[in-house]
Amino acid sequence: MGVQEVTEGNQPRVEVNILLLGAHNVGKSALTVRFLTRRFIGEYGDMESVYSRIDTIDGQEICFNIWDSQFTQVGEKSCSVSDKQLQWADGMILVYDICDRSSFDVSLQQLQEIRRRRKLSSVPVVIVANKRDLRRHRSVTGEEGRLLALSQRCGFFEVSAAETYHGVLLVFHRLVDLVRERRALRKSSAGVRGIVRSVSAVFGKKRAE
Ligand SMILES: Nc1nc2c(ncn2[C@@H]2O[C@H](COP(=O)(O)OP(=O)(O)OP(=O)(O)O)[C@@H](O)[C@H]2O)c(=O)[nH]1
Repeated sequence: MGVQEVTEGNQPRVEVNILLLGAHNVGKSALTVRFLTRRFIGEYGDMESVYSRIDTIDGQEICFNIWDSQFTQVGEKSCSVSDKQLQWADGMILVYDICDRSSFDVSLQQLQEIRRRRKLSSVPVVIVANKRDLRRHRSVTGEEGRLLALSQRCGFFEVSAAETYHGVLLVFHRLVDLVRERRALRKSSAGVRGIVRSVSAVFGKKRAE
């Protein structure tokens, strides 16, 4: 599913579907709730849901649809991301906990799985290293996170859902920027393909005459 434009009056609104992935307990719900309500409430239960929030960025209305997923491990290595989730998402936020090395390993596995099943280049991903406030217990360095993001062509942020709203806001806004860039690129390459088709239709005909 691509980014959709909804027109209300004269104002086109862009809809962006964002999927949050990552191991158990890394703070997917905490980041979602922080973004939606500006609050950190501490306990989040384990309900999987899709939430919406409308924001204006650079004069354009953006409707964020956010799917806070539940992590389920299938087998030893593979981390399940459903077909429905893969098709639904315009962009993904992949979260790990800087104090939990196994959650970092899970993010790498999930990235590989996404790349295998849906070309990574076609879906923007932002990696989020969460729980920065607990950095004295850190088991994953910032450098490791940055390198992973660089090698997989993803955005990267280290944040604390517990401490700040602003860092979390930047994550969601950056992902929307990436989704919009991708969309513009697709449009322009579709335009070029159209021109190439028209030109070859004209010249193809001439040659046939
Ligand atoms: N100190 C600290 N704790 C956090 C932070 N973010 C989340 N937590 C805590 O980590 C625990 C798990 O947070 P959740 O948001 O439920 O994690 P989740 O990834 O949604 O977990 P699942 O739904 O089980 O997959 C909760 O006790 C949160 O309060 C953070 O930035 N700092």
